[in-house]
Amino acid sequence: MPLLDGKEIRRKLAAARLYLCTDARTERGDLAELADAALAGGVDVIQLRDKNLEAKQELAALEVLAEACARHDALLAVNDRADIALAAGADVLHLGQDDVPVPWARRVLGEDVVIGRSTHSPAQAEHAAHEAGVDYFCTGPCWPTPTKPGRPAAGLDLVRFAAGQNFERPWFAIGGIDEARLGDVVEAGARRVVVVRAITEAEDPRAAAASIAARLRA
Ligand SMILES: Cc1ncc(COP(=O)(O)OP(=O)(O)O)c(N)n1
Ligand SMILES: Cc1nc(C(=O)O)sc1CCOP(=O)(O)O
Ligand SMILES: [Mg+2]
Repeated sequence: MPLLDGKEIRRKLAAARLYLCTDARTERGDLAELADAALAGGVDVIQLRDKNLEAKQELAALEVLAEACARHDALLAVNDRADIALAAGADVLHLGQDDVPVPWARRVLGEDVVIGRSTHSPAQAEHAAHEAGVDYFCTGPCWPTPTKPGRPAAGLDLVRFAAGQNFERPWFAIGGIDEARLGDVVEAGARRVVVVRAITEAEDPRAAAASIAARLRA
């Protein structure tokens, strides 16, 4: 069970502007430092996205992130696996189009944990905006990205589509977004973004997060 109740998690999600996905930084051994820097800079949600971990390693990395989120009053997200989200006491589970169906994840998690969906076309975005059990969705990739090889870019047209629909559910643009491209994403209508490399590969992750967060909140 997450520490917060579902109402509070959803309130924080609605206010969120900047969402970070990071791997466990196993080789660098600096996950806690990265998380503290990113969260101090203004990241609102942090997701562990690391496809190379066994469940035990994933839970250990999530413990590190959970402590950082508690220090900074931020939301903790798990990728793909409802069982891991439950065991970690995460606030958020993120599911892609090929992951377990939302009703299955809800059976494991109950109602408090927020569930997000990836979308790559207007039809998927429209569906995720109304699908039962879904709380937010992402549109992307805005640009081709080495972080998600083989996923063709949906481009900014998908951001423009989502922005034009006035969906009630929060949604985030994702994929290839960095400080240089942020203006284009915002101009296309996004108010929330997800990034990976723009923070994880930044020389100064706190400054990178602070700059992106300030522009999204302006
Ligand atoms: C916040 C957020 N948005 C999108 C994704 C991508 O999910 P998915 O399409 O399932 O791809 P993987 O990340 O699982 O490779 C995400 N993880 N988080
Ligand atoms: C994990 C992921 N999902 C995407 C989607 O479109 O659903 S794009 C993406 C990778 C984003 O990484 P970066 O910020 O380094 O480009
Ligand atoms: Mg997935």
